[in-house]
Amino acid sequence: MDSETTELRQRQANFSKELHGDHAAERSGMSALISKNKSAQQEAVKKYLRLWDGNVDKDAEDRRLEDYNESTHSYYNVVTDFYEYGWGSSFHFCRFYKGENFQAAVARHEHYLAHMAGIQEGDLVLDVGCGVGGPAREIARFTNCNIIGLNNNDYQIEKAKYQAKQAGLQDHLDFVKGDFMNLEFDEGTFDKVYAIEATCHAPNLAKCYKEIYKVLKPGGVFAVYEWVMTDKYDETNPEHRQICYEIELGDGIPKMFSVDVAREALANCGFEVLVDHDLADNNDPVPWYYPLTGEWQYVQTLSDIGTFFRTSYFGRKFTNLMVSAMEKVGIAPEGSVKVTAALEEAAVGLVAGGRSKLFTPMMLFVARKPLDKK
Ligand SMILES: CC(C)=CCC[C@@H](C)[C@H]1CC[C@H]2C3=C(CC[C@]12C)[C@@]1(C)CC[C@H](O)C[C@@H]1CC3
Ligand SMILES: C[S@@+](CC[C@H](N)C(=O)[O-])C[C@H]1O[C@@H](n2cnc3c(N)ncnc32)[C@H](O)[C@@H]1O
Repeated sequence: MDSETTELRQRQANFSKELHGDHAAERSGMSALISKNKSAQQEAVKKYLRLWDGNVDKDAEDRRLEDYNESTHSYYNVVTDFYEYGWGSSFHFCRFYKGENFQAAVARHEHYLAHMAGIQEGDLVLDVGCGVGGPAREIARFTNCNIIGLNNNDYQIEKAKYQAKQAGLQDHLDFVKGDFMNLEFDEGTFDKVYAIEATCHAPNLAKCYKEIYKVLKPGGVFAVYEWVMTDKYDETNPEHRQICYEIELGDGIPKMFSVDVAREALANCGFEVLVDHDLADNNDPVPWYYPLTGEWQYVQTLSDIGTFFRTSYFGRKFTNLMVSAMEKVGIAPEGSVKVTAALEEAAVGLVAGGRSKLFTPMMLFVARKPLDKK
C-alpha cells in the first residue's frame, strides 16, 4: 500500500471514530443518529455534498469522479443510519412476487445471485461493497460458503463484524477495509466474486471489473447486480439528465454509466459473459421501486406496513419533519436535514427512473474468467 493510501485510511478511520463514537456498531437508526458527534457530522455532510452544486458539465463530473473515494465514504457515513431505519440491513432493491413479504423478497434476490454465481459450500467468495453485511450473512447461511466483505466505509465494517458475531457467523465471514478500484488480495484468490448495487460508485467500471478479474481464480465467476442507465436513456434530453442527476446526487454516485459501458467493460477485461439480463425489464405486477412510491395497493403482507410507511412519500415527510425538529432543538446533529433532503431526491429520481425504465438497479451480469487465463 502506498503512503498516500495509508494516510487516507488512517484519516478515515480516525474520523469515523470521532463521528460515530465507541460502540457505534451496537446502535442503529435514529438512536445512532442522535449519538453522533455534532461537529463531525457537519463536516461529513459537507464532504459528501460539496461537489453537488447542480452542475452536470464535464468539469463538474470530473471533479466528482476524482473525489469518488472521499465523497462515497462521507455519503455512507451520513446515510447508513437512515438506510437501516427505513430499509433494513441489505442495502439493495429486489423484485417482488405477489403475496411475498419485503424481507423474503430481499433474501430471494440475494439467493438468486448466489445461485447464478454457482456459489458452493466451502467456496471462498468476495462481496464487493458489502454494506453492513446483510447479503453476506444471508448468502453464507444459504450456501455454507466463506465470504470476505470488502468495504470502503469504516462504520459499516464495524457494524458488519458486530452483526456477523451476533448471528454466530463469525467463522464464515470477515469484513475488511479496501477500495474496489485497487484490490489488495493476491491474484487468483477467490472462487466467486459478487457485487450488489455497489460498483456503480466506481469512477471507472472497466478498472473496477479488471481488479475483480485479477483476484478471481481461473474459471471463477463474477455475478453483479449493476446500477445502469438503460438503452432508453438519452443524455442530451434535459428531463432524462435531471432524473439521472437526482439518482447521482441522492445516492452518492459520481457518474451513472450506461448499460453499454458496463457490457464493454466486462468484455474488455477478458471475461466470458454468461448472463446479460435486466431483471427490471418485465411486467412484474409489483414494481421493484414500489416502496418509494407510497402506493398502498402494492403492499403484500401486514408485516410490511412499517417498512412501507417509512419508505413511502408520507412516511418520508414524517421522518423529515421529525429530524428537522430534532435538529432544531439540538438532539440530532446539524446537517441531518440536508441528508434527508438528498435522500428525498434519491427517492424521486429512482421512482421516475424506474417508471420510465430509463434506469435499472438490477442489471444482472454473470461472467467467467476463462480457465486458461492467469
Ligand atoms: C445507493 C445504492 C447504490 C443503493 C441503495 C439502494 C437502496 C437501498 C436505497 C436507495 C435510496 C434509499 C432511501 C431510503 C432507504 C434506502 C434506499 C431505498 C430511505 C427510504 C430511508 C429512510 C429515509 O427517511 C428516506 C430514504 C429515501 C431513500
Ligand atoms: C448501496 S451499498 C450496497 C451494500 C451491499 N452490497 C448490500 O446490498 O447491502 C454500496 C456499498 O458499496 C460500498 N463502496 C462504495 N464505494 C466503494 C469502494 N470504492 N470500495 C469499496 N466499497 C465501496 C459502500 O461503502 C457500500 O457499502
